Amino acid sequence: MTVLLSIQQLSLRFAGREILKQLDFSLAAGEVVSVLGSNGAGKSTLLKSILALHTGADQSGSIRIAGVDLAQSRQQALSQLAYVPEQPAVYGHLSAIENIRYFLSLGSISHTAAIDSCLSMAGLPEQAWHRPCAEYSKGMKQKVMLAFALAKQAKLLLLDEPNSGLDPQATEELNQLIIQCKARGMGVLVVTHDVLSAMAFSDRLLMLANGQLQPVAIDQSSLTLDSLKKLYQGQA
Ligand SMILES: Nc1ncnc2c1ncn2[C@@H]1O[C@H](COP(=O)(O)OP(=O)(O)OP(=O)(O)O)[C@@H](O)[C@H]1O
Repeated sequence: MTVLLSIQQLSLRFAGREILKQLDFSLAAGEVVSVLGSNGAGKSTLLKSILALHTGADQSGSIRIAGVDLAQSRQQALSQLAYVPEQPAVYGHLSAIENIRYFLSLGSISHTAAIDSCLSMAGLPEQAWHRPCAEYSKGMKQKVMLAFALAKQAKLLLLDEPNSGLDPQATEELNQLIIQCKARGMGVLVVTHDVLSAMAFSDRLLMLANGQLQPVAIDQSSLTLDSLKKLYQGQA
């Protein structure tokens, strides 16, 4: 089993307030893990730790991405992953192809996949490839970022709230794409409030509460808003 993300004893405080508490976690190649949790539980904070974005925060513990220590070899570690934020960040005046070419040019990425085949796999209609991304819907911009992840040949994919703002058709397409990424051997870590989608594509569901990750089991047949509320409150 190839471990693509290994987090050990990660603790993080903002202004003395502990958000993550000696958190341990690992994710293998070909595995999809979804992290659920109440608003403010620390899910985005966890993603930002993996992205080495907490400059002023008081953080301890270790994070290894595809075996590379993030604190010791930041650029090399980050080159192994791709991140798709809740609001996909693409340049509006550039086309899908131009965006991906530009993003690839920023990193010293030696092995890249053909951009057009990645856009096809991401499911972006070919007639949109050369249009400025300012004309794209949120789902289309997400596909550009996912195609970039494929072109970059990222081993680890981080998705923050990927289904928010997507209609059921776009949600289904995204869920299928996550399953395809898994089939290609990528490790995928998803932060989400969309429990139904998480159940559809995840190998494991975890709840972030009190600064730690705990496995949760959800019975789809008895899924109600009330049962979910109890699960989030730790009463299930
Ligand atoms: N840069 C920061 N400085 C201080 N406090 C912060 C900072 N970023 C986040 N926090 C606090 O850390 C806690 C966790 O925030 P975070 O955004 O990680 O939660 P979340 O689980 O992603 O929430 P949501 O589901 O609402 O997106 C919150 O109390 C938030 O106010």
